[in-house]
Amino acid sequence: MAQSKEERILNFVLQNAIKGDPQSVVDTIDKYCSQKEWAMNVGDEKGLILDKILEETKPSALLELGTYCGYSAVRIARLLKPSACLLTIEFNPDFAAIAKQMIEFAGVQDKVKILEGPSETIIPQLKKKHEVDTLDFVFLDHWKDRYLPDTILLLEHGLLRKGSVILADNVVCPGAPDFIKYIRNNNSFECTNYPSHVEYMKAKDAMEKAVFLG
Ligand SMILES: O=C(NC/C=C/[C@H]1OC[C@H](O)[C@@H]1O)c1cc([N+](=O)[O-])cc(O)c1O
Ligand SMILES: [Mg+2]
Repeated sequence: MAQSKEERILNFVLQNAIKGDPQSVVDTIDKYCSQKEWAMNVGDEKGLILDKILEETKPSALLELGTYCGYSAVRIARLLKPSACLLTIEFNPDFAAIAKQMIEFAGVQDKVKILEGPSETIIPQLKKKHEVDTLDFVFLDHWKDRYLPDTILLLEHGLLRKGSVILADNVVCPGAPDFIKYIRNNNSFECTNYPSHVEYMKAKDAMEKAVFLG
């Protein structure tokens, strides 16, 4: 069977990055995807915005929607305190298998748990099945038409508390217009836009931070 692009990315990391060094895994994926094959990782430019917001928020309970190859899971986990935990939801079993190996190679498996399946099924199970109380930080990077329905699910299931931070990738390209319209017009959220570029490209993109006010 021919290798998938995601398998090629993982193999490049296994052969070129330093095992147990999450920064080298992040840098190696960025190198491959900027020089060899584009892939939809949040990337180095938007990654620095993600890093800064994480360092300001210092979250303990985190949720990521859209694991893909595990780039942002490794990037996030490398900054977390030992007791912190990132739950990351991935719908595609092939991507989840790649991400699991990526996370283990980086040595951050003790801080990251991959939940395989559709976000609309898993989010309602987070409290009872995955021992979540409320989430300090949510990173939205999955299908763009799921940002709004999944944000509403998080609210409906009492998973956000005063001060919870939602950070959404790609609010310009590919865009998530219904999510942006909703969140910017909802007085329970304080929104900030972070202009940037599509990963590894010159095209414009942005991230949106929405702090829940309770
Ligand atoms: O569609 C995008 N993301 C969809 C992600 C989907 C992931 O979540 C579920 C699916 O199995 C995949 O792992 C996307 C697209 C571009 N793009 O420039 O086209 C740039 C990005 O950063 C993106 O996240
Ligand atoms: Mg993205």
